[in-house]
Amino acid sequence: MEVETMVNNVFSNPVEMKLSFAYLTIRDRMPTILTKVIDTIHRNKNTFFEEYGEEGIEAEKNAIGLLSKLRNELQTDKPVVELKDDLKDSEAWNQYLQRQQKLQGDQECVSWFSSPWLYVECYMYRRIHEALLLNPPISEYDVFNEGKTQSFFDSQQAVMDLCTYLEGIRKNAKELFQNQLFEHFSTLLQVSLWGNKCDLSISAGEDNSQKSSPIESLSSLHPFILVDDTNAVWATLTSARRQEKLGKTKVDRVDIVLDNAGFELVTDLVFADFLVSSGLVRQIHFHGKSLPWFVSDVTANDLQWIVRQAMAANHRWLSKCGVQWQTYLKQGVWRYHDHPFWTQPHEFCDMASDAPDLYASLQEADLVLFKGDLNYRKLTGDRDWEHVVDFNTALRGFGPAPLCSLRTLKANVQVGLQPGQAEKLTSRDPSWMTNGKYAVIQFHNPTPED
Ligand SMILES: O=P(O)(O)OC[C@H]1O[C@](O)(CO)[C@@H](O)[C@@H]1O
Repeated sequence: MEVETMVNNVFSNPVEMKLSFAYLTIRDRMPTILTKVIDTIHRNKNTFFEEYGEEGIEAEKNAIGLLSKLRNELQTDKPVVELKDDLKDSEAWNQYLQRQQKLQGDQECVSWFSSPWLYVECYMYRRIHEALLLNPPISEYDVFNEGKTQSFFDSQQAVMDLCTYLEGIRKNAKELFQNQLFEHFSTLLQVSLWGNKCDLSISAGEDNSQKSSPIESLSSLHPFILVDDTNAVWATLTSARRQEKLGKTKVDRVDIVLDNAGFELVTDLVFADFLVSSGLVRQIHFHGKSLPWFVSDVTANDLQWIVRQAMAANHRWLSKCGVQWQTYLKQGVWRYHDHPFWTQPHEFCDMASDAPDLYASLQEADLVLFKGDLNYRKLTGDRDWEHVVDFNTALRGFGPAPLCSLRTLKANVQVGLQPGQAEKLTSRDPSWMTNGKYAVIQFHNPTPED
């Protein structure tokens, strides 16, 4: 199947389009998210007054004005407009808009319901940020902060269970036999995978915290993993060949492209802690977002906040984990980056040309883990691929290092399935691609021929 024949996630057939998840997201969920953002800013009016006086009130009013205008543009399918703030990535965004207009031709303007869902959804979050940036002194206010912190508090029992499990491994991690190490690796990889269910974009901001035990629920969730490349990921970390060839006793660096704050971030930190404390990996590089994104995506503040919360917890093992995580960050065993590329609409096959510095950095990793659904949509270009197309084809040349997507399905794109697998899923559960119940652990090891 030619890539050119792949349409983005906006269907040419208006009837088909009106049934698509993309259409319903733009029509219903995105305006709901925008309305909640406006309510959040309005509810904090007094806080802004206390902190900034009349200037805070003026900023609150103007930001709400800009966001209400944005919501109207979205709901009435107005043309997408250029960004006006002076953030350093504005030019990249405005160039992208010009590229999209060229793609769509002069007959049709770039608008909310006529352009690719991936683009307009990312654009909405960047416009929310613009509305704050244009209104100092509330420019740095994170409109999604309340939801992200609440998600952590609402998942407390699951967080404590997980840290207790980690502490149980840590004390004799280096004495574990290879098979025991693999069992713990597989368990924590799956916990990180299912942590991705806890995303506030799919729930439009409603509570989506982890209520059940993350370890005990794994066996009941396992049948819902549609692609399971755990063994390939394990081999990348432990293959004797690579160690002999490189004369190394452990992998130097694993990069984790983060997704949601709250419980999902804890699952990622616990997994990263296991990789380092077990001696499998020397260094972890985390990649987060440089601005509030898709309601619950991780920013630097979210990472620092969770580490501080863990350190201060009155739960012995959670507090011990928090201290250990702070130490890893201070020592540089864990590093955090937030390149602007992650909060732009680009597909990842464009990274080498659009963000060569980021691509070069990922090339230094021995493995890159991509968390979540939005990253999967960018890995595959959010195209309407046949489900049996292999993952490498959908990546279209993106391959800085061996990579693995850990994703629960929340959008109608999925590749790398077996013949007949999608048809069986559709007959059993018609909304399997978008209800968040299914997941993939999907690995690709790039070769020079890719
Ligand atoms: O947090 P995740 O797993 O990237 O999911 C974000 C997802 O939210 C949605 O936008 C739903 O609105 C998905 O389509 C999108 O990919």
